[in-house]
Parts: sequence; structure tokens; C-alpha cells
Amino acid sequence: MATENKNLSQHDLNDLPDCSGLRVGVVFSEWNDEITHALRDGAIEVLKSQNLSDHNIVVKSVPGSFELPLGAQFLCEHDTVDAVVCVGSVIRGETSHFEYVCQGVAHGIKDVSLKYNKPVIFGVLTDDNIEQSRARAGGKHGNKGIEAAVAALKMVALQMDLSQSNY
Ligand SMILES: Nc1c(NC[C@H](O)[C@H](O)[C@H](O)CO)[nH]c(=O)[nH]c1=O
Ligand SMILES: CC(=O)[C@@H](O)COP(=O)(O)O
Repeated sequence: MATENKNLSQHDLNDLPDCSGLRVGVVFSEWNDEITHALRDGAIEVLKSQNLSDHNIVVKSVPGSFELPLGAQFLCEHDTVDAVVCVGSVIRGETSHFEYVCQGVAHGIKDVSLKYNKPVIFGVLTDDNIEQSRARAGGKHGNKGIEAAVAALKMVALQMDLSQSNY
């Protein structure tokens, strides 16, 4: 569903189980920090709204979006997080570097998620210009950081449900 004219950050978390015992990492990149800080803060807002303690929201930064997968892997390797939310902002420049960064971070995040068998969420904006980014980091199209944190909690709930079911 295209984002155009839609706020995709509207969500219903009422069907989530108690999240107060969860520990979730938020890894954000420093490139385009006007955008990434808004995404980061939106993600943290969701986690706090679901009663995660400040101690259990592990916030780390990396230089750029290309480093998000390794930052997430560091957390999975050295911490007991139940999920990791990765947020970044990649904005197209003059060269094909944009394509390589976007592909690398998308595949990298997916790979870490599967390697550690836990939700590692792709909350990375891949925009043609800063206006598109602003619209998706708290503007008319919502906040992709919120969406990413919602996805993380829903995937943890799914994993916990299936691990406890006696099928
Ligand atoms: N141009 C953007 C970058 N570029 C930097 C890379 O992400 C990476 O840090 C560098 O290639 C060293 O490995 N990163 C963003 O997050 N956003 C951009 O728009
Ligand atoms: C996504 C990027 O790395 C890009 O913003 C860098 O800009 P340029 O392609 O003009 O070097």
C-alpha cells in the first residue's frame, strides 16, 4: 500500500500481551540526525507506552545506515535483547552509492534477524529528498520509527506465542 496521503503509523497495540518484561534495542544511525533522532524517539515512545522500563530500552548509535546491521548484531551477541529496532535515513545523492547503502542495510538487517532468530526490524527511510524523509519521521505520513517498534513488539509476541503453544 503506497504511503501517499496515508499516515501509516496508526496502530492498535491493544491486542499485544504484557510487554513490561521485554528488553528491546534501538540502534540509530547518525547520518541525517534530524531524521534519525525523530525516528529513534518515536520508537522509544512506543516501547515506553508498552511499559518497558528505561533500563530495558537499550539505545545505541552507529555512524551510518550501512552500520546498522553490525550494530544490531553487536546487541544480539552481547546483550539479552528480545528484539532490535534499527532506524536510519538514507537520502539519494549524485551517485549510485544510495543503491548500495540501501541494499546493504536491508539485506544485512534481514540476515541478522535470521541468524539470531529474533526480530531485527528495518526502520530505515530510503528517500529521494529530505522532504520525503521529514514526512515519514513525524510528518504527514507518520513516523516510521513508531511503525518499526510496533513491528518489533508484534513479532516478539508471535514468537512467544508459538514457543509456548503445544501444537
Ligand atoms: N549517504 C548516507 C549514508 N552514507 C554512509 C554509509 O551509511 C556508511 O556509514 C559509510 O558508507 C561507511 O560505511 N548513510 C546514511 O545513513 N544515510 C545517507 O544518506
Ligand atoms: C546515500 C549516500 O551515500 C549519498 O547520500 C551520498 O551522496 P553522493 O551519492 O552524492 O556521494
